[in-house]
Amino acid sequence: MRRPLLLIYCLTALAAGLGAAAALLLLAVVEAQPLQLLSPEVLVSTLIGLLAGVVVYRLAMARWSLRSLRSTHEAVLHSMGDGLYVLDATGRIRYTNPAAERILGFDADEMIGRNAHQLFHDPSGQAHPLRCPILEAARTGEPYQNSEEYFRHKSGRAIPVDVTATPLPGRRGHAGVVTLFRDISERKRWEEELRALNRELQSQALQDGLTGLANRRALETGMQREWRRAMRTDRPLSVIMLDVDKFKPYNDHFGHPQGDEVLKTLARILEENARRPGDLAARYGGEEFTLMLPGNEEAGSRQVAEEIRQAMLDARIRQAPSGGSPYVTVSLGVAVVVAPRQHSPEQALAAADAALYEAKQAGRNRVRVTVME
Ligand SMILES: Nc1nc2c(ncn2[C@@H]2O[C@H](COP(=O)(O)OP(=O)(O)OP(=O)(O)O)[C@@H](O)[C@H]2O)c(=O)[nH]1
Repeated sequence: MRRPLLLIYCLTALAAGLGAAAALLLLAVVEAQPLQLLSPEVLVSTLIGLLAGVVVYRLAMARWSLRSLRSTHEAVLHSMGDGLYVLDATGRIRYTNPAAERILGFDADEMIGRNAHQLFHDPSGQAHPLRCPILEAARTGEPYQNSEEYFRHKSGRAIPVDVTATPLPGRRGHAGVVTLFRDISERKRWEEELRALNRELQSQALQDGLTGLANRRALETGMQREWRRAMRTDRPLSVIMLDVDKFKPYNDHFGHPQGDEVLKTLARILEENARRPGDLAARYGGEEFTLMLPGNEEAGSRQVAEEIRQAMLDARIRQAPSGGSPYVTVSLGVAVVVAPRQHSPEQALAAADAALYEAKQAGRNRVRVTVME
């Protein structure tokens, strides 16, 4: 106890004791009876007065401490950014702080006495107080924590919250539960934005921006994967490499944006021809594309390459006057890897590129196939 309080404490007790003695003396005077100052009656009554003073003082102090403790608690609860509510053992709300009102959209009056689970904590929409994990905490005495749960705002909107429920000890078992919750909408929004950004970055890292096909990096990763599978299963694998014929004259004549449209058309044709799971169409770079066909042997690969060549011709994209043909065409080189164990993906790409060069040399708009035993 601090010094001034000790002084007040002593003075009050002394005053009460002296008061009691004075009262006794006064009584003696009024009744005209002889009374000695140090008689046992005066001493006993002074002592009783002193004790009474001590009791009264201590009660007053306890009351004062209680009141100041309560106002401190109130100030803390009111200044909290997190929502807080107290449930009794039946799940009825006994107290809510202002943050709980703000987050949930209900006034305290609308919440006090109501069943919290039915009012705002029932994400399934099927009120069932027994299933409420928060109320379970009151029943079992085990604290409950969930970093992502949903409460319902008065308007019906779901609010993601981080919840902690702490059981309140009672005389018999648990008297209820104190629930602290934080609105994590902002965090969720931020997480979602981050996920979208990651998806975007991932697709940018593996996708060609112009055509939407896999880019060279994705092709290399895909080839490594399919190569391992082909070796495991001892199955063939083909790589087609293709290139737009006389694309420079086309660009020069019609302009680069129009040239981009040609590349997009070719990309769609390749996608249409990547029919089986594992087939992978990619833009290798510039006006060069690849199509990987796991499991394909020579006849099948040649047929796919021919279909692509024909589809490009059928698109009937007018070529530039100096392009040497009425419509835009493509040349294709095919490498059929019969024994993937004997070769690497890089060797297959180089062989397909060499076959493409041959197709160009032979007059363009044609397919050349090389088989890697
Ligand atoms: N529009 C457009 N053109 C591109 C793109 N990437 C590469 N090119 C063009 O493709 C042309 C390729 O020209 P060359 O390598 O000389 O080949 P080519 O004229 O097609 O002749 P051959 O391949 O021998 O038939 C160049 O003019 C490049 O500018 C692109 O993304 N968009």
